[in-house]
Amino acid sequence: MPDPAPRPDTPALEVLGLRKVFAETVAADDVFLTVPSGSLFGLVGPNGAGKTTTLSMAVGLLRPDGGSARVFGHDVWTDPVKAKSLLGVLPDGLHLPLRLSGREVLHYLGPLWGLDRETVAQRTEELLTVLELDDAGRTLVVDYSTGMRKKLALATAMLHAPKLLVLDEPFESVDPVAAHTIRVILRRFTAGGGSVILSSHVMPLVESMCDHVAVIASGRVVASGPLEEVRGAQSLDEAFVELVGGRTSGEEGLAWLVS
Ligand SMILES: Nc1ncnc2c1ncn2[C@@H]1O[C@H](COP(=O)(O)OP(=O)(O)OP(=O)(O)O)[C@@H](O)[C@H]1O
Repeated sequence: MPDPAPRPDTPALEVLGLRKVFAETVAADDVFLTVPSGSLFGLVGPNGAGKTTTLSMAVGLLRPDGGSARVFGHDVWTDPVKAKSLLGVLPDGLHLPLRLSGREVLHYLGPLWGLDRETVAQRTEELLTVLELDDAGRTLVVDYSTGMRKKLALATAMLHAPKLLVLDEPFESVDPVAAHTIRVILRRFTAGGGSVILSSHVMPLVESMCDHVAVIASGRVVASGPLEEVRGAQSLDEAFVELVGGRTSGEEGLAWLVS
């Protein structure tokens, strides 16, 4: 019998006390996050805060030391087939087959998602066109720029029409036109009922497109909720600096550089 559709109030993603320790480093320290269904959720934090570690555990790419994650109520570790069928992932560090062309990558992955040939062909052409990779469809991935690889990886994440996109720094290395295209695609995706969680360092971008945001620092969530609640009366940038702070202002030291 097919699974019943998730209740509308079931969160797209629940991160329940995820924890990961690498040697001496606590990369994720009891992280809780709730991504409401239909939301565009931004995950921000300084370098090394634990964003990639948390997202990797949340999608079943990295085994946690503790805690769990559910995609529309399905545990990614005990019910991986169902959870992953609902998920599209843009991971950190792209692992694309370098000796295939962009088009071949999508044609190769489609059947692995159980898609028929016709559907794969049609979606491939649409994705390559929308992401302005159609001219590069025949170019081998090894000859792609970093931004082109990012766009192709995004296409692979969307090919099977997932309900939740988990995107680790989707705007890193992409040009402003491509960034605009990606923003439009993600807005259309959520307007159509999809849900997104993305990590980014670009505060104005997160502020302009996300309705929910979480700030993570040293492996801990220091603020999470609707954007307006997290930033209060200030900009997200100001709220971020206040929440996370910094060890230096950048004004001290380096006298040799400015003399
Ligand atoms: N495989 C690993 N082995 C050892 N330490 C790791 C590993 N992966 C991450 N770490 C450490 O865990 C901490 C969190 O790293 P993570 O990549 O999750 O941060 P991040 O918030 O994604 O950073 P950035 O914004 O710089 O990409 C860092 O201190 C990092 O050095």
